[in-house]
Formats: sequence, structure tokens, C-alpha cells
Amino acid sequence: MPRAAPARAAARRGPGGRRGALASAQNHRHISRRRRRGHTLAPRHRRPTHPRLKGSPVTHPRDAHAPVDPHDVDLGGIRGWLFDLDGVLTPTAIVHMHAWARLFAPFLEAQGAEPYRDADYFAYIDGKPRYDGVRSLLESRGIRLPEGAVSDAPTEETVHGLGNRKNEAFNATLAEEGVEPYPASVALLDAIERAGGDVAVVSSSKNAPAVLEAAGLAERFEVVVDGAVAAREGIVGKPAPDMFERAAELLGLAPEECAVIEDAESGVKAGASGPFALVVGVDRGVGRQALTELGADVIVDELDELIPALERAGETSAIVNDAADPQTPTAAAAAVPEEEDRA
Ligand SMILES: O=P(O)(O)OC[C@H]1O[C@@H](O)[C@H](O)[C@@H](O)[C@@H]1O
Repeated sequence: MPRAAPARAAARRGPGGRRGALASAQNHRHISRRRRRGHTLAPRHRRPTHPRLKGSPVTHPRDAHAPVDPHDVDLGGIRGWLFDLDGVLTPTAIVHMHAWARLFAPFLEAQGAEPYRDADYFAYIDGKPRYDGVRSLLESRGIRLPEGAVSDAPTEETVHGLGNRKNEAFNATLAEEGVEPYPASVALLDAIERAGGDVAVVSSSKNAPAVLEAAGLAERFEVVVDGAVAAREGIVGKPAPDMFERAAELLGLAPEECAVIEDAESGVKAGASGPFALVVGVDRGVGRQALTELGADVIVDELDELIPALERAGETSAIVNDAADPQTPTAAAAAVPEEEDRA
């Protein structure tokens, strides 16, 4: 049975986990000291070295477990929040889904293959980099096409041509309809900002910057690891955990201090196969059962369900920090050597 990362185990112990809360607060002080000194992370954090991964492919989720109630989860050790975009911050998963349908429904019909269904999106495409989605769907129908190149015209019958065709459909819908973020997701972003947490976007989409801009969220994220960054830096896409790990690194945090927030199968797998503190599954259609089996620790319908736990974690850490501050009477008394104390 693989062990959960320490912070993940503490988070899953819930609010009664006193040791978890103290450890988290100590961790906060340690990290802020490190940040003040301008240290970045040691390279050992760059690759997933968690024992859970040894000898097994990174795409395999860890063992299924019962998810923790969002109100009971201990968020005390979490300093960074790594958000997927489409379907988590913005309702653009549905725009992607429709664009894929506009590509594959006529394409499969013309091929005389089994018709395209919405379930195909969740099973083969959701959350994956664009051309991986094409390959995966074609493979499900036993269709082989030449790879082609990124520069292929959308009319070409290649993996890249089909991906580019879908991208045209996506951009047309985005331009026609615009996009509003999920209000509950914005509420969580506000709460994280109040609590002093760091945030990043981790999206397979190369359109992530355009979507963030259209949704009015671009200013909130200094760190965006999207499909273009992954391609440029040679980072393996979801369901591997590497894009999330890169985002943690760019925030100056260890993955063990970060929560992954995902709605897609491939994204939850990515979170569960890395050493992250917590994997939050947002149920936008994949289903609670599937999200649990894939390795989500907490499942929500809307992200504002996490706000009470976040605010409670802030209060706990403030109490523990005050107690440890030499200026406060309790901590000063505790710091006096025994003999002096008696004098
Ligand atoms: O084609 P893009 O915009 O680069 O996006 C790739 C993928 O990005 C993911 O975020 C979406 O969940 C997928 O549906 C999409 O296919």
C-alpha cells in the first residue's frame, strides 16, 4: 500500500489532526525563511521521486480511498494552489467538448467508424494536450493517420491537421461567445489571496492565456504552465504530473506544499501520481465515483466549498505562529530556561 506524502496525510486527517496543524505551521515558517533568503527549490524537487511511483508508470492512479468532506479537510500545510483552467476556473471544458464534437462527428461518419459520443470526450480527450487527444480518439476507433506537422492546414487529414481544425472551431466559439469564470472559483481565488497563498494555472491548452484574458483572470496568475510552455520546455503533458511540478517549482514551493485542483480524468491522474499535498476533484461530469477511483482526496461540485476549511487553516496557523513568536508572553515564558524560571 503506497504511503501518502506527509502533508497529504495530514490534510486527510482533517481538523482533529493536531499534529498535522502544528507541522503545517512549522512548515510555513520554514518556507517563509527560505523565501526571505531568496532560495529556490533544490533540483531534487524537479522529478517525481515519491515512493509511490517506484516501479509503476506515472499514469497509474494510486489506490482508491474514501474522499474527505471538503469542510473537514486540513488545508494548513498548503502554500500553493495549482489550478487546471478549462472546467475548473472557466466553463471552457464545454467549449472544448463542442469543438471536438464538431471535428470528430463528421470525420468519424465519413470514415464509416463508430459514431462520436460525448463520453468519448471524457474517456479519450479531456485534459490532454491537443494532439494527444486526437491520437487517443483515433486509436479508440483503430484509425491511423500520418502525424503531419504543427503547420498543417486544418483541412489536412493528419493528426496535426485534425487538431488544428478543432482549434479553429474552439477559437471561433470563444470569439463569438466570450467566457465568464465560475463565480465560486473566483471566490476561492479571493480567499486564497486573503490567506496569502500562491496560485498557478496548469493547463494542457495552448489557448490558456487567451481564455484567462477573456475571463478577466490573467492578472491573478504570474505562473501559467500551459500547453505552449510544456511544448517549449519539453515537459511531459497530463496525465503525467510534470506540468504541475514545474508550476510548483516556479512558485518556489515543493510539490508537497501544493494542492492540485482538477476536473478531468487525466488531470486527477496527474495529481494523484505526483507527490502533492492534496488532489481536489471538481465534479463537472466525470462523476464522484470515477474521481475517487482516480485518486482525488476531496471532491466538490463548486470550489467555494473549500473556503471554510481554508479560513479555519488560516486561524490555526495564526494561533500557532503567535505561540511560537518570542514577543508573545506564552512563547517568551516557554523560552526561559528552567533555573531562570525558578529565580
Ligand atoms: O487545443 P488546446 O486549446 O491547446 O487545448 C488542449 C486541451 O486542453 C485542455 O485543457 C482541455 O481540457 C482539452 O479539452 C483540450 O483539448
